[in-house]
Amino acid sequence: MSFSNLVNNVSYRDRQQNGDRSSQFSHMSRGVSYASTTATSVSISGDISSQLHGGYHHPLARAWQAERQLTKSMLIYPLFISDQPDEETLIPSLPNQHRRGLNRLTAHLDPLIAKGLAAVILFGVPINPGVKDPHGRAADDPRGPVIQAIKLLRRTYRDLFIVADVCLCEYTSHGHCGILTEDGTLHNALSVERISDVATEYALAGAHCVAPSDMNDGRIRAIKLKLIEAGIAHKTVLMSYSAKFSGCLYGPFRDAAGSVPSFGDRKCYQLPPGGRGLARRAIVRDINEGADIIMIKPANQYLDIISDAKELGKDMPIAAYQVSGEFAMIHAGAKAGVFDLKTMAFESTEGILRAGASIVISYFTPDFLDWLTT
Ligand SMILES: NCc1[nH]cc(CCC(=O)O)c1CC(=O)O
Ligand SMILES: [Zn+2]
Ligand SMILES: [Zn+2]
Repeated sequence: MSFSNLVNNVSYRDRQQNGDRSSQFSHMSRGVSYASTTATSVSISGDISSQLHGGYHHPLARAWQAERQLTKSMLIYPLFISDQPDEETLIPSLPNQHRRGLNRLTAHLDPLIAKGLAAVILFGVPINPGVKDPHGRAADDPRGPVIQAIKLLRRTYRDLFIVADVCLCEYTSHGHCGILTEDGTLHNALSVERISDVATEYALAGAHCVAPSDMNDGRIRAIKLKLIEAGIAHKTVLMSYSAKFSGCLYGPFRDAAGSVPSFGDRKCYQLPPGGRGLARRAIVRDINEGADIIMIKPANQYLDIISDAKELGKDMPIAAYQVSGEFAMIHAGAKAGVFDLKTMAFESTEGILRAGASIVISYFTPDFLDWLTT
């Protein structure tokens, strides 16, 4: 450590302890006089505030600069559950991710649980022809993939936290996230009624958390009321996809889940990418309707919204979903030699934590379980 750094460290510590600007100047002059009594040629300009390097030259000191460090307990791993019990299909656009049937789940999860996997989020993927209808009736079929997977995971893994994504788009014949009116727009009241029924069935089946991703207005309140009515509100976390932006980052997911809309797009019920004010209103609305966790999605393109969520919901856990397109993009960049995969996986996640999230839904979860020690 150089002499000038030493002087600066002393002053910086004193400054922090005294905590006010006026004392900064007296310490500065003390630093200068200390330097002048020693026989070195170091010259001190007098502006100690320009010196930052001394605080982060060691890896531990670097780590201390972050408000929060990524740990295994912050990660939620997305799983695509097929209704074909023996299926195990690699999803071409989503590197290393599979669609799996019930009979393939525990063989995949056992080693991850052993490495510290703490939480999963389930997406049902009906493959059977004829399962989809305009109302998404299969979403809460008691023999369907999600309810069966919830029960299997609850009885197999005592400590695993199970989140059920709640939406209709995987189950509707038209591929939209609700029930439609004749003109092809979402029927809000019918959609909310159906979504809140599905959420309650998932919670009754044993999901620790239900996470509606449909974006219909008023669904958080409706789900909360039904959970209360069903007597399970005290043991069900309600995580709202509050600010879900319509963009081009969900493509690989729609491949995986078979949920590409058969006509139109989701622009009427997902936020416009520039809509920061709308996102803030949605976050406040969902907090007031009874959400327990606020989620932002996608993550890296919307760090300002994550930080807004942390400000607006300062007493709530904030989650961010690093979505399929972000994950695929990082893989593509690494493959093209633009950066190292692991370094970017960490850097992108650190950005999400820095913005204010303390929960990250990530397809990198199995990798992080290898890379992290805690
Ligand atoms: N309601 C569907 C849903 N739930 C989660 C995602 C995206 C997740 C991802 O891209 O990884 C989507 C896709 C969409 O809105 O089309
Ligand atoms: Zn949907
Ligand atoms: Zn619409």
